[in-house]
Amino acid sequence: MDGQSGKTMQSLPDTLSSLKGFNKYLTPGWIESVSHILKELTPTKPHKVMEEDTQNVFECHDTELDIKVAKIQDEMVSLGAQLKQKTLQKRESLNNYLDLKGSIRVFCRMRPFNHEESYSSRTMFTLDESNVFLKVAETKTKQYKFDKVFDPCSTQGDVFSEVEPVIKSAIDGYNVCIFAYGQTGSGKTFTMEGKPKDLGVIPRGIQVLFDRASESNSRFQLTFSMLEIYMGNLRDLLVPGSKTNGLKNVPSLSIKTDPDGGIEIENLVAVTVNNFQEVKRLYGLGTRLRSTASTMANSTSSRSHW
Ligand SMILES: Nc1ncnc2c1ncn2[C@@H]1O[C@H](COP(=O)(O)OP(=O)(O)OP(=O)(O)O)[C@@H](O)[C@H]1O
Repeated sequence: MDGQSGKTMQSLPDTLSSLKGFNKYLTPGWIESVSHILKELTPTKPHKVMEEDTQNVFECHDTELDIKVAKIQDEMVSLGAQLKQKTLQKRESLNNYLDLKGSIRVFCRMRPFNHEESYSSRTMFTLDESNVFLKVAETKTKQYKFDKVFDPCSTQGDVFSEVEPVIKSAIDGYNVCIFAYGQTGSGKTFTMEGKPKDLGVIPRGIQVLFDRASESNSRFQLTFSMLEIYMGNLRDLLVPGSKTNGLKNVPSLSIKTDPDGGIEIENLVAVTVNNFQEVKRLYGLGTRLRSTASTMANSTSSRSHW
């Protein structure tokens, strides 16, 4: 062991104590790495003198070092147990929260009027966070109730904060489906994809999944698939070579139900992804193959991607 490692070992307890203040370092991966380093550093052969440089020479006796290492190892075990406990508590409260909110929720987001629409009279308005009124005639309005209504001033962050717990629960083993529904130009792409500087549900959700997976005590393998349902057919948007072969040559997929009631899409490509950038690249690839990518049915549709 050289002088530098000797110094590192001596300052390790202080370094670890100061790191405890930064919660983000206390991930299972971090604890595992430090435990591994400690194991490596635990002296198996006696070593007597460690010197940093000619000016600063200090000794570190084996027993002293052993005690320090053992103390840190104990601390790591205790931190690991604390982290496990905290993760379980977090998971439990998230699931209770979702149970209270209900397993199927419908939100309504009203987008701001565009230039043409702003000249027409106001036909739709919100009363509170759950009700939308639609003016169907001069003296008649209809009321629609939702789990949550986002008015035209709502931000991408407002929308995501309602969806985020559901996305997080996927990491706890729940099946989650989030979809946007509405006529052309109503704001589905804006809400789901957003703009590069104003990200929507999909990019924010992907980031949260990776963050949550890295904080978890379990190991995860995340895969990415992308398909479209168009004219009654299911088409894989990640089939290699489908761009050069042309869309017509991409075979239609079939849905199978397994004996447990699970749904499986036969031969759907699933690519293992390790970070946000990898998903972004695949998403861009798949988006270019969407049938709707080439039909600009509505001139106000954004079709832009994060
Ligand atoms: N909440 C919002 N705030 C500001 N602009 C919005 C909002 N929602 C939608 N828009 C704008 O309205 C236009 C139409 O939205 P968008 O393209 O998302 O509709 P869409 O439902 O995805 O349409 P299509 O089904 O044709 O793809 C876009 O220019 C988009 O930027």
